[in-house]
Amino acid sequence: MSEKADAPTDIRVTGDADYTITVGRGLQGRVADALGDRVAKVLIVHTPTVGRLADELRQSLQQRFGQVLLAEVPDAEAAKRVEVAAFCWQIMGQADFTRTDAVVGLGGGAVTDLAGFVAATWLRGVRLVQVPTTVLGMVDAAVGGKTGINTAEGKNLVGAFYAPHAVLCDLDLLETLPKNEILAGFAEVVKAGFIAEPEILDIVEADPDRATDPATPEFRRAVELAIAVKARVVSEDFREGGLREILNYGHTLGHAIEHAERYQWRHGVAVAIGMMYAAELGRMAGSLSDEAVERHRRVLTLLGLPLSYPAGRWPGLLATMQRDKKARAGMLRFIVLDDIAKPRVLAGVDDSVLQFAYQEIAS
Ligand SMILES: NC(=O)c1ccc[n+]([C@@H]2O[C@H](COP(=O)([O-])OP(=O)(O)OC[C@H]3O[C@@H](n4cnc5c(N)ncnc54)[C@H](O)[C@@H]3O)[C@@H](O)[C@H]2O)c1
Ligand SMILES: O=C(O)C(=O)C[C@@H](O)[C@H](O)[C@H](O)COP(=O)(O)O
Ligand SMILES: [Zn+2]
Repeated sequence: MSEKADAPTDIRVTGDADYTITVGRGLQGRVADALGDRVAKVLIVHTPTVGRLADELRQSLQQRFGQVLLAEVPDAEAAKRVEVAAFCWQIMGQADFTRTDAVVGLGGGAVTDLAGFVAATWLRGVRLVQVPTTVLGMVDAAVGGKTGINTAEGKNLVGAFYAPHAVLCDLDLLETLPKNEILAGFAEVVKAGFIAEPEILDIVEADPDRATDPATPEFRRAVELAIAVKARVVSEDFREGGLREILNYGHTLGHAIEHAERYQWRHGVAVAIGMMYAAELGRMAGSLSDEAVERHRRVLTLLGLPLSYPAGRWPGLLATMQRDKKARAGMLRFIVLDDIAKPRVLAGVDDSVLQFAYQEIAS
């Protein structure tokens, strides 16, 4: 069998949310079935980068549904703004969208976050099918039911937990994705490796080029393992009462860096630095070994991801981190590791220790 001819894999999310994430190739013909019979109108939310794909999808869905509309939104983080959500709501309002209509999110994580938020809020919730077109969307953003937009004060500050009806991860859609985007997405893939699934780290360490080439079985294995980690966690704790916080590994500092960079950096790139910081913090304030910290450095370096951030930025980052969603009563909480695949919450650390750990990654 050729490397491209594998059958689709279904990964189930259960519990408060109940849906299937399908990973495979040539899945575009499945979007109509994923939407289901009761749907009359469909809004496809997409960016210009996947405009041709959106047109093709519209044409195929038009054979089955009464009306299929496109909402072309700005690229990347510029999509995650309330004005853009309002633009989508306007299209739905003018087309008389009802509760039996549906939204398709077609694009990277920024689009699926926005599309999810629009679906969650329109009439307090209409059906949502996510069709991620980036690695990051496939392994993380589109698959777990966290939706949201940014505000001037910070990342993802407005949003909703809202389960998709289905998620289709069509690996063929990655053919046009630039290598730097694949690598940024791999930050979230290896995050799943660090917090729960060391086999992912083995795959990257064995051959980073094959691991990050969407045509290889190694890539598919790493992606499916990462999705399975997310599905397991989300099945147990959809609304982030506790366990789900582990998916935030590297994000406390990562989100602050994205804010400091005015959302011009890719999420995965910022999270890579955030994970290196979390590893140093785990060593200083917890029990993470030098070897495990070194493994972070090695894996992230193999992926060409950055490990450091300028020394002088610490005061601003610390102020932004106070708005992190994991903070309680003004006290910062981080996800750290006691060992690879042994995550836990670290709370109440002295600012001096936080700063000391930052010095280890400061450039
Ligand atoms: N909801 C969640 O649980 C969750 C999880 C992780 C990340 N996120 C969010 O996801 C976002 C990051 O997602 P991302 O890394 O996919 O970034 P992105 O959505 O900005 O996409 C990255 C770039 O790739 C382009 N692109 C997308 N698909 C393409 C394709 N097939 N071919 C060519 N170009 C393509 C996009 O237009 C964009 O320029 C952030 O906003 C982050 O906060 C959310
Ligand atoms: O699914 C989750 O839960 C995550 O934390 C996954 C993260 O990769 C993702 O970036 C998420 O959007 C961050 O959530 P936030 O609640 O910290 O905004
Ligand atoms: Zn993330």
